[in-house]
Amino acid sequence: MSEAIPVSLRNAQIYQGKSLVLGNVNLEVKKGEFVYLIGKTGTGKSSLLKTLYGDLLLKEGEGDVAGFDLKSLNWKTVPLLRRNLGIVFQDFQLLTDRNVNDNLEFVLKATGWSDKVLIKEKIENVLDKVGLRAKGYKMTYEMSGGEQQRVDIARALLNNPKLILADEPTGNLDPETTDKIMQLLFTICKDYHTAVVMATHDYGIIQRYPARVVRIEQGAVNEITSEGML
Ligand SMILES: Nc1ncnc2c1ncn2[C@@H]1O[C@H](COP(=O)(O)OP(=O)(O)OP(=O)(O)O)[C@@H](O)[C@H]1O
Repeated sequence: MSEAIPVSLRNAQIYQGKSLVLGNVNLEVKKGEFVYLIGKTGTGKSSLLKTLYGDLLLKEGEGDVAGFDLKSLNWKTVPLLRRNLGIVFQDFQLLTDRNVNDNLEFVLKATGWSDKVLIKEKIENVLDKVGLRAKGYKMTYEMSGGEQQRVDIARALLNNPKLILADEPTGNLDPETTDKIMQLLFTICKDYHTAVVMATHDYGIIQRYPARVVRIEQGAVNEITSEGML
């Protein structure tokens, strides 16, 4: 499988425990593509994203993500897969007892970085990309929701991912901050050819920032146009 294709699912069956959540998922996401994942609550958007980052293991069907075969993932290879992805959550999931630099350093060290100079350079580089260069010494709890989401995105960029998976990344943000985060995600997608798969309930976002839309309904994944959303 070519690493040029960040996501390829073929007849994938996605289970939560013993319950089949999605049957026969076929989905391909190309390099630098932005894809929205929509669907009513409980239809399986998060389950699909969890499958892509190895939190739910794929038992039936075939799948490749960032060059990793989902069928053969195990506890040893899941961390390797995650090093090739950026994952962004609604609730940021930052460490609140340390500042921004330390949050980012923690991830770099956990993913094998040891050279202090390179670590410092990398942190400056990702903070620059998200417009937070001067905020490295702030404690994360002192930051606004929008700033915390930028730190979350900076963290997702640390290992130069070819794919960002974002689960409701603007779910906790006001409309103005939401727009800034969307502009940032689209800039990253365009400038670094990073594919983005983003689950959202917010159709207004899709209208303001049009891209490919995939809808989950009745246990299946369907390609639709943004006009067919409502
Ligand atoms: N940890 C779990 N154990 C068992 N079932 C689960 C678990 N997480 C989710 N489910 C079930 O899987 C189905 C899909 O849930 P999922 O969270 O993927 O949907 P979603 O579309 O992301 O929902 P939402 O939009 O509310 O976040 C639901 O029926 C849910 O109850």
